[in-house]
Amino acid sequence: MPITKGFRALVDEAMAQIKNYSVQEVRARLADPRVQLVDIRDVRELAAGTVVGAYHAPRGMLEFWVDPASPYHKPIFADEGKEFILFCGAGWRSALATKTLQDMGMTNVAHLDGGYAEWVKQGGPTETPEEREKRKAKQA
Ligand SMILES: O=S(=O)([O-])[S-]
Repeated sequence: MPITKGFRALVDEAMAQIKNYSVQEVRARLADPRVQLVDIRDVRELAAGTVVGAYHAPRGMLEFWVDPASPYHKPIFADEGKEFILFCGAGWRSALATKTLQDMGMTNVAHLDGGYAEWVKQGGPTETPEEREKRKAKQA
């Protein structure tokens, strides 16, 4: 059975309908408490690091964590005062995920163009899971 609409078309369509931020734009707002970076990659992809302060919400659970009607709802997503900026490895999954959350009614959601790869390439601050634990322990 041929694929009649490929991933590239899906990603391009999503990108045309969502808010896309460059690494530079996100870095400029990283310390803003109204901004929440959301890493939607699989847990095994986090071992090499993530954006400092990012919340991990695997793409497979995203719709269920966002919807207050879901038994898996995570209250962090109910904060309408925050803008949630999703990212993945290179920006494809997060484009699709951002479009899905937008379709669910979220207006405070956007995506990081180029994903974690572009973030690292441009020298954005990162932390490993171990560094994250140490940082959180210091803050507690
Ligand atoms: O979805 S991806 O851009 O990380 S390959």
